[in-house]
Amino acid sequence: MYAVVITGSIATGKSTVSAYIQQLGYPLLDTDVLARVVVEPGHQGLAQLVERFGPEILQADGQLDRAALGEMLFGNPAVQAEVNAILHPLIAEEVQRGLARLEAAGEPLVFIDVPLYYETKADFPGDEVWVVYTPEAMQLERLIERNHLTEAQARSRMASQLSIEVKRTYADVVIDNSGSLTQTYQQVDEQIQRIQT
Ligand SMILES: CC(C)(COP(=O)(O)OP(=O)(O)OC[C@H]1O[C@@H](n2cnc3c(N)ncnc32)[C@H](O)[C@@H]1O)[C@@H](O)C(=O)NCCC(=O)NCCS
Ligand SMILES: Nc1ncnc2c1ncn2[C@@H]1O[C@H](COP(=O)(O)OP(=O)(O)OP(=O)(O)O)[C@@H](O)[C@H]1O
Repeated sequence: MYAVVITGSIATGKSTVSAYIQQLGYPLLDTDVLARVVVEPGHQGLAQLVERFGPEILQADGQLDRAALGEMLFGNPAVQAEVNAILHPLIAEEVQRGLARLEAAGEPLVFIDVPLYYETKADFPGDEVWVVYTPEAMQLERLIERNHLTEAQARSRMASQLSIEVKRTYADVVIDNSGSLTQTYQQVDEQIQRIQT
């Protein structure tokens, strides 16, 4: 089984590329989704976060208050490191479990969407890495628009990850998502064709 890691920085277009890949029928493990699984009520990820940060990170219904944790995490490297130390091993375990299931099912080509791949590399396997890229000015603009953030909030989220300009230099493949969606999808088609031949 060949595993392609899809990464990028916040709002550069990983989910857009991942959605297209799923539409093509390929299996995809999304660590943003798995990160939600490990903080469901009853899961040890949530219990450990509450133990460390207190019940103020919970909503009245007992679910994680994502906005509250996001406010604490983005822009505070110490909190970010603590949250990562609690959640990343649990997320990595879920990825391993997912990969084992896909391998057993005989899938030849699978994808893993890992936003923080280069920040947490040791935890996540992959045969090649695609970086979904847009210039930073466009990343900022799309992030502000999608999440309804102020420019300062958006910049603080961008600063909590490695710069996309750095990540692009590490990539095996750069998917340039600064043009139309059609142009992005075409690059994905070309790369899948390359892998399959
Ligand atoms: C802080 C949380 C609650 C904010 O939730 P929210 O719903 O607002 O955002 P969402 O989960 O959709 O993430 C949006 C994007 O933020 C960025 N991001 C998320 N977590 C982190 C982090 N620890 N460090 C840097 N950037 C991050 C990623 O680019 C991600 O795609 C949530 O992101 C979280 O639990 N993060 C810790 C787990 C993690 O590292 N997830 C990333 C996948 S490994
Ligand atoms: N080629 C494009 N043209 C115009 N808008 C786009 C394009 N690609 C993505 N977008 C928009 O930019 C925003 C960010 O894209 P997306 O959500 O795919 O990024 P992401 O990398 O998955 O972000 P995150 O790290 O936060 O999960 C979204 O609102 C999306 O609709």
